[in-house]
Amino acid sequence: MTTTEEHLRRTMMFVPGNNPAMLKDAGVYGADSIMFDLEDAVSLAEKDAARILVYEALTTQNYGEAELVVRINGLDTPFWENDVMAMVKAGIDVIRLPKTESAAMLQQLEAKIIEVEQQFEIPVGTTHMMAAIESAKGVLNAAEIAAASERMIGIALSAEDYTTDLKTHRYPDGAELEFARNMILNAARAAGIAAFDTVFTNIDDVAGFKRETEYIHQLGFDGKSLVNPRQIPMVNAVYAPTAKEIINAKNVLAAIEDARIKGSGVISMNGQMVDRPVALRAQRVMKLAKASGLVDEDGVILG
Ligand SMILES: CC(=O)SCCNC(=O)CCNC(=O)[C@H](O)C(C)(C)COP(=O)(O)OP(=O)(O)OC[C@H]1O[C@@H](n2cnc3c(N)ncnc32)[C@H](O)[C@@H]1OP(=O)(O)O
Ligand SMILES: O=C([O-])CC(=O)C(=O)O
Ligand SMILES: [Mg+2]
Repeated sequence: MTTTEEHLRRTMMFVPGNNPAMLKDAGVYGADSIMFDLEDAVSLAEKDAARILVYEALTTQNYGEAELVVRINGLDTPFWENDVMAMVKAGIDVIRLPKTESAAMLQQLEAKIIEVEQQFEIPVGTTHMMAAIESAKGVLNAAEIAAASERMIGIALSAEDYTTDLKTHRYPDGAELEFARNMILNAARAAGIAAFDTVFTNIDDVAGFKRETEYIHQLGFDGKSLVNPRQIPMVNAVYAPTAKEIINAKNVLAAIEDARIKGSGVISMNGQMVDRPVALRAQRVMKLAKASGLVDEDGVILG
């Protein structure tokens, strides 16, 4: 797919780069973004094999409309430059840098991406970047990380490494992540890019996953990193607007259209002024409603 501002990113599913069966079927589950992993899901002995497998998958499989992301190895490893070379050559949409602590790290990554784009005659700027923030230092630098480059599409909290760095672990109520979540969300929004919440690794704890997803949806995150396809429909259900929200959004958009036809600058709906934030929220509700199969292409409510 072509990465655009409008792309919904509710679900970004990790797919271990060393697992041919998972690589082959990763497109069938309907994730908004598929994230091929060359980093922590892959043992040191398998780094080269996984890179070759992911390259092969990217150049032969059809992943439909999904945005294609790869988590490369960290800048402190001997693998990352070969990862960038292969993934840019394969035409990946987004490179996710793990364990990002500064804008300088993204600038180092970008310099390598430019080199490879030029080498393979790919227009410079085609490959997007995102950053995973996994340490206290990264959280404190979230604003500069989010604004590091025009190529940035988002930043993500990576709570497994982050809680280790904080000398704690993950608790059901998530209190240990409150500061990082708010920092990351605000940094992303200030830079005009997406914010992703972290993985939830206890796949069978459905109630815990739902509670965490509802919480990060309330905060304003675009979506979550996922480890298992069973988590995709659960996130989509939380992000699906209610019937009441859809009707309200349609009324807002109709009022705007009505005012446009009448040439009126100020828009009111049932005595309430409709301003720009209200209109933007209505547009996002309709986009989520379409993606959730609740309205058709023209915004007509289905079922
Ligand atoms: C802290 C971090 O860095 S997290 C990021 C790194 N970790 C990862 O990438 C792990 C990704 N997840 C996985 O490998 C797996 O989901 C596991 C090992 C956790 C659980 O695997 P399973 O027990 O097989 O899960 P489950 O029974 O739900 O699998 C159902 C189907 O989905 C497939 N599947 C499971 N997870 C994934 C995935 N992440 N991507 C693609 N397919 C997957 C399975 O192969 C299985 O397919 P099949 O029905 O054709 O056999
Ligand atoms: O990005 C994620 O959510 C997974 C990860 O690496 C972490 O939590 O350390
Ligand atoms: Mg990590």
